[in-house]
Amino acid sequence: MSSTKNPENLVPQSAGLTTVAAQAAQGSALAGPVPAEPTEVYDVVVVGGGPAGENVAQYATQGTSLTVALVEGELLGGECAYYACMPSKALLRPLEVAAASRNLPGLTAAQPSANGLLERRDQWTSRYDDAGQLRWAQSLGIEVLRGWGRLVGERRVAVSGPAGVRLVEARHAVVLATGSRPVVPPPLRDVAAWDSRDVTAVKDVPERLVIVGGGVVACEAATWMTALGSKVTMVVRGGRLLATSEPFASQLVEKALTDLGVRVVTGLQVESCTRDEVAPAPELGRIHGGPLRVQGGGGVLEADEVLVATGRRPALEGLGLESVGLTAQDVTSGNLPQWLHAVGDASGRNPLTHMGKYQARVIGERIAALAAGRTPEEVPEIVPVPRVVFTDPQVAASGLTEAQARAQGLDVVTATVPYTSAAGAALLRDDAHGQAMLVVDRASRTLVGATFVGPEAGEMIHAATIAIVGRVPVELLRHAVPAYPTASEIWLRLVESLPAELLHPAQD
Ligand SMILES: Cc1cc2nc3c(=O)[nH]c(=O)nc-3n(C[C@H](O)[C@H](O)[C@H](O)COP(=O)(O)OP(=O)(O)OC[C@H]3O[C@@H](n4cnc5c(N)ncnc54)[C@H](O)[C@@H]3O)c2cc1C
Ligand SMILES: NC(=O)c1ccc[n+]([C@@H]2O[C@H](COP(=O)([O-])OP(=O)(O)OC[C@H]3O[C@@H](n4cnc5c(N)ncnc54)[C@H](O)[C@@H]3O)[C@@H](O)[C@H]2O)c1
Repeated sequence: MSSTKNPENLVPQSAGLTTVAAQAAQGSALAGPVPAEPTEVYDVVVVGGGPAGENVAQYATQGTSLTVALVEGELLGGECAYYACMPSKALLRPLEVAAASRNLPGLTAAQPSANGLLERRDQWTSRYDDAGQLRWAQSLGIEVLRGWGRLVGERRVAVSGPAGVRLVEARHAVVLATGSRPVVPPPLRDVAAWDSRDVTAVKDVPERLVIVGGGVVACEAATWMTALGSKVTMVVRGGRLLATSEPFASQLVEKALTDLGVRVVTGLQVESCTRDEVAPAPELGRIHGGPLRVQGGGGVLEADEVLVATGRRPALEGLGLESVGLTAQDVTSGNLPQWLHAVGDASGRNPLTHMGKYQARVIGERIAALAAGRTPEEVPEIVPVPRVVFTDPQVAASGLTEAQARAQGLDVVTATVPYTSAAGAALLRDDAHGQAMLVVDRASRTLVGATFVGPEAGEMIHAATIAIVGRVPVELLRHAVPAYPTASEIWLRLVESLPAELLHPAQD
């Protein structure tokens, strides 16, 4: 039996729900006795309606007669749409355009306004209303169940909502797409520090903001919080920002942030943090109490708010894994029974929206194929991970860094050129600068990684991803002619900088 449209399903249960802590608390508070027998049966049940959950629901059922339930405890669209990618990029893009306008003679320089930026953020997060996502799901025949899901047995999911607990059964597959939650190091746990939700939903702009962490969230947030008026200090425990990027990318981003007025302190581990008054606000983006003192390395930093940006971990707590004899480790290592899958951040792999959506497409199509008795399609052995840090300059990379390639035992050669080595890149803005690098495997003469740092670098990286997936030999890349005068001519400069024996193997 498949469920009919239930009006209760259509009511968002998350109105007013804000923080990650509140999210977890709501999930457990709604737990209650589980019915003995399923009240609804679907072919596929997806727990978590972020981008990965939405995509797996779509791809498992489109073009089939399979039914799917998408269980969401908060807002359909997930972290990405309301608290992560969308608000952060809505804030960052005008800043990049304004900076470009200051460096394009002939234009009157654009001046960002704090209110205008926050209004744009609110528009791009649909003012935290998921009605549009719900319409999308309904248009595809996806049944949205509002509530918190947890496994209670093989192919069985209990969904806890205000009206009680329903037991839903999946004929073919259950997919965990519950996303991830921020990790808060012990010294910062008792001060109601901001996390990425607060900083993307910022309403109160703290005069002095300390950001702990030197990764992607930290670098992007430092950019928009400085523009909004905060005096930002970044506390980075390692030796450089964006530690998993090519070292030149770290240097260029540190210089850019410093030029904006951000203080970047590297090699400093936070040892303790105290706050005069801890007063978590009822809504996101408000300052959570009195001034703070962040201590470490014998020094003290005073702040009006502290943002913890020290990574995320898969949201697998309270999901009832033990009811089917599994642990979180089984999920992240892919050690799952055939009826159970994990996609997106919950899987513990590549916590990026586009990679979660890719995984969801692959697993969704696999579920549909198996349900129809077909053999699922093969996926390529090498699928590089593209990633873009939306600082100014942007950092865009795909595949392996040089260090990662060498650590895998590859004999690689690199080509590096200035970003402005192509007229089209230099034309983008008069302060254009940066660097581009290819990492090429000598044995196969194919690209294994690329990094571009410069204006609009994010638009340059897909060519690298295609070359890596397609295993295009570099001698063939010479014949991929970029248009003049576009920034893509950097590709020409890079390929020409490779050793002659790679470009002309026939002459060896
Ligand atoms: C500040 C910030 C900026 C980012 N910017 C980018 C970017 O520019 N580009 C990019 O590619 N990535 C970005 N990311 C990463 C991106 O947000 C995640 O990779 C992406 O959201 C993961 O999608 P997901 O569907 O796996 O999980 P999520 O988007 O986290 O969605 C999971 C959903 O599951 C729901 N849920 C959880 N548990 C349950 C349960 N038990 N029952 C029912 N529902 C449940 C949650 O309420 C949530 O809606 C950013 C992250 C942050 C923090
Ligand atoms: N533009 C984008 O695509 C984008 C933007 C933001 C976030 N994201 C995704 O979100 C994920 C989470 O971002 P993030 O910046 O929180 O994580 P991250 O892994 O990028 O960076 C974490 C930082 O915190 C530091 N750190 C970790 N533990 C610490 C501790 N105990 N004390 C002090 N410092 C500590 C690390 O050294 C690192 O500098 C990223 O992996 C990324 O995939 C992507």
